[in-house]
Amino acid sequence: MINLQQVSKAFSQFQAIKSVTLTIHKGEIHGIIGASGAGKSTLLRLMNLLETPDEGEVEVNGERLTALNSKALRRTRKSIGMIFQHFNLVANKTVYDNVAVSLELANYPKGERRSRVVECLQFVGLENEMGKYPAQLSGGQKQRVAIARALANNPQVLLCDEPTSSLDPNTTAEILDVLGNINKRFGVTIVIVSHEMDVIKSICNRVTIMADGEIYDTVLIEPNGIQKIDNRPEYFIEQLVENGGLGYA
Ligand SMILES: Nc1ncnc2c1ncn2[C@@H]1O[C@H](COP(=O)(O)OP(=O)(O)OP(=O)(O)O)[C@@H](O)[C@H]1O
Repeated sequence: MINLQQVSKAFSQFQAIKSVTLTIHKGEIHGIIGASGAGKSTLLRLMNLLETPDEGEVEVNGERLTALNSKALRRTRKSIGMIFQHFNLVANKTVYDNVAVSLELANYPKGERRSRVVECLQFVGLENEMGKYPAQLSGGQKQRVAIARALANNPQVLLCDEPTSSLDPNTTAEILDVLGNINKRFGVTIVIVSHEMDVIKSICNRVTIMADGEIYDTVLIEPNGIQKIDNRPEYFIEQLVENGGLGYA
């Protein structure tokens, strides 16, 4: 579904991503974990070319994004939704309009927009909050609006950059539940960047461990198999192996 082939990205002299090759399979929930500064967000943003790679190829759903012109890239991006740690809602637009705007931008048929917005807000349980503004919502509700907005164009892939890092544990569980339902009901492939092992453990099928701009390893997660996490990836992998909760992917 997503193929990164020897992708590299530098910011000035700093090599943030170093020739990374990674495949995300269709229908999986794939975690990316690692210490702060390891390159997780940059890797995620390379998957929809929010960051342009200096070298290498990015392919999503059979289309080589790195070979597309900007018009074709805009079209293809409709099939890739994204949510963020700080929600990125438009403050002076209502819940309804925050979702509707993504349909407008994608030229979704005008006559079908209203029912699609309502459908997406119902899916995330916010159909009664459509007239509110982001400032009137809790963090969890804001993230639900962002999820509804990302869902509106029927994406095949949902990229999630620390989607629960601003939320308390209960709200985190609710949002992970929503993401799990999206994966199950609509078959959406999900990639989640997180530094929280509990998040990865509760929802992901496979996890890629990053360190210093490189992939340290990609492992399978099995239910209740992983108990500990440490910022040092070598320690992390030892814990994974010791707990026996993984198979090599
Ligand atoms: N736009 C940018 N300009 C300059 N440096 C950047 C930029 N984006 C990222 N970096 C640097 O690249 C490195 C990787 O950043 P990235 O945000 O991908 O890491 P991360 O693993 O997601 O970290 P965190 O968990 O702290 O968000 C960091 O050292 C960061 O400072």
